[in-house]
Amino acid sequence: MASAQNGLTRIETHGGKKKHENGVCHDDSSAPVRAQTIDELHSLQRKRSAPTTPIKDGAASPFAAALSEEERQRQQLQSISASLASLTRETGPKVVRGDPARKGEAAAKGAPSPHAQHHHHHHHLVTPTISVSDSSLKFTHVLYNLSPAELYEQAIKYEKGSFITSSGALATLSGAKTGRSPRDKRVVKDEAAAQELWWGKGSPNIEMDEHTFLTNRERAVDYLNSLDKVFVNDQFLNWDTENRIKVRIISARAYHSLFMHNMCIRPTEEELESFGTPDFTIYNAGQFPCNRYTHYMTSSTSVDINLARREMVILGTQYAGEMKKGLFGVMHYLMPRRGILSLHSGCNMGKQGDVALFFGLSGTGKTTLSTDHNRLLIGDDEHCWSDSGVSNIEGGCYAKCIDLSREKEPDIWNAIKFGTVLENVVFDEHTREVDYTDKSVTENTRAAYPIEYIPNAKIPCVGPHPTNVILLACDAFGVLPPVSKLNLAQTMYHFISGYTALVAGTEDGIKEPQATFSACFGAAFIMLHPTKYAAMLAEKMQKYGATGWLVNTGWSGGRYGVGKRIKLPYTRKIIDAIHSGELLTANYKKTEVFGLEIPTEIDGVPSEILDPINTWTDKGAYKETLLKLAGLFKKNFEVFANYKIGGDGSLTEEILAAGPNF
Ligand SMILES: Nc1ncnc2c1ncn2[C@@H]1O[C@H](COP(=O)(O)OP(=O)(O)OP(=O)(O)O)[C@@H](O)[C@H]1O
Ligand SMILES: O=C([O-])CC(=O)C(=O)O
Ligand SMILES: [Ca+2]
Ligand SMILES: [Mn+2]
Repeated sequence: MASAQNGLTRIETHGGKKKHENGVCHDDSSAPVRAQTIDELHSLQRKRSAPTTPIKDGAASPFAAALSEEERQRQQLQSISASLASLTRETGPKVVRGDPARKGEAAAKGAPSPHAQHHHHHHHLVTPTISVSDSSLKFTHVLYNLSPAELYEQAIKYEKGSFITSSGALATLSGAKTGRSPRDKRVVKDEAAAQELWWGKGSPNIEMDEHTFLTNRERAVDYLNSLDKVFVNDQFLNWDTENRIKVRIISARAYHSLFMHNMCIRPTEEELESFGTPDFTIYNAGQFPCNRYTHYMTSSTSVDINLARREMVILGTQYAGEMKKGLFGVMHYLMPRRGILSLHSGCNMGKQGDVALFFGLSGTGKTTLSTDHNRLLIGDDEHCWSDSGVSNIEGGCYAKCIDLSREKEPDIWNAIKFGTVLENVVFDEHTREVDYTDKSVTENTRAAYPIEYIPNAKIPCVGPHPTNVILLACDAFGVLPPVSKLNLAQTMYHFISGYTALVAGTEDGIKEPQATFSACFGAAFIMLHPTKYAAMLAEKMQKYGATGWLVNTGWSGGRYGVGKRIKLPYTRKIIDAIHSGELLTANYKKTEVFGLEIPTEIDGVPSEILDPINTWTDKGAYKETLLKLAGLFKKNFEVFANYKIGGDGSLTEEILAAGPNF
């Protein structure tokens, strides 16, 4: 290997095969990089994206209506500029595409600069007229439908509290609010809304007038336009393509953009090409508070919906769930007008095509129980039931993460990877391993991931008419049976009641489990009177022969503090028995007070837990607690007693009689 030269030993790195000429030393044997400068090298690294609009055979048919990529981008910017326009000023805003931090970068490549357009715009700055304000001098950069990788970089560079966890998820903080703010959700009460929507006691719709909405809208728009850049997502809701809604989300944080990227349906390039004007627009200025001097504002948070304008404004909360559930509210208005029932439910399908719906309030198990390794996941939280079957409204799932374990919820665990947003979790600062038991930031820690991260997701997320309708209640009193079979009237009674013991955290300000009634298992999201949805559900269940079930995923062996939450594996066995049809043919007995039909045996579940009285050591306390809960049900239902459900007065009577009797 070494040869003697001038008496010194020379080390050769090429095994002596290659001769060095002129004594020049080469660092490497491979071909040199094809760049003269570092900038050029960097410009080589990124290939220009294929245009979002595939150029359709332009040469072959010169008269085709296909737009050039440039023209399409111009129209897109014009549409976004229209979205962001002030309602009081004639000019502005000036929007340009791209990341302000990457100005001029593309020049080295010699390719046509994607910023050419923006240099052109800046040209106007040289000759401003005296009357323009400072705000009309600036440009707002639009980061349009960025990819998860791009959004990661934006979050990590610019948003404090954003980190990559050991599994690749993006951990972030939602700020001071770690749950929704239902007391700050307002809906514009114009003439039509006054007629159509549910107002008054029990309604989630707190009124505001059009003028106040516009004041808040202007505040949000001005805030967004004052920024260097905003994120814009154009996406869809509802996998039923005939009833699909186009939504645009304008936000200030990469966190919000990635969250909605995951939660809404992601358009294909072709679909984006013909996106046009959105059906609904969200202005998320969550970092900026509302003005307490503004009429109706009772805090610095306001989430405002204007159905006529098809707009939502968010001020004073960065909790991303507001966007998800705000749009759900809009669907609860739009869909019933088309005879389609919108549902706060999870949904999955067996290999035989049997569909189950899982209703329940926050934390009762919709996501956990619809994510089932033996079944196809249609969706975890928001669905539509139309004449052609069920469809998921969303393109992603939003799982609670507190105490998440790989063993108990493997599919959710594995979905927490690159692309997933992890809200408000605590992790090791070095290893970046998440500690799912840590509640330091909040109990309502969450993961938002695209539905295809669940291996057995059913894509497209649609299915036939449901066979089983499972009502989940997390009963902190520990007196409801783990499972009961319901007749139609009972199903309606419990659907309208919407009982659970709210699990801490999802709604801002609630710290401990407490009994809650929320009509249709989602009173916070419905827009019409609960009986409207109930009538539709009764009609559909009857028409398609679905069976109702009440499943208690809450306490057994005593109330909260004494007993324990029913073990998840037992609940899964119960759900399996519903899916398989085993429970349809089981032996039943009827409980006192609630009059519920409970099975005496289920494969894999200890029989003694099926009747809760067996699990309580203090039988007197059981009876007392049972009557207490029954009393709460009765009192809650009083407000519904005067309403007729559907066209049939007899169903109303039956439903009233289907409640507790004591
Ligand atoms: N027996 C049980 N059945 C179902 N879930 C259980 C049970 N025991 C504990 N849990 C836990 O309860 C939580 C249920 O939360 P899940 O995310 O499914 O709520 P959700 O109904 O989807 O609510 P949201 O509408 O807020 O998303 C999970 O953290 C799950 O691990
Ligand atoms: O909306 C949220 O924040 C979480 C959720 O799914 C619910 O509360 O039903
Ligand atoms: Ca959920
Ligand atoms: Mn939900």
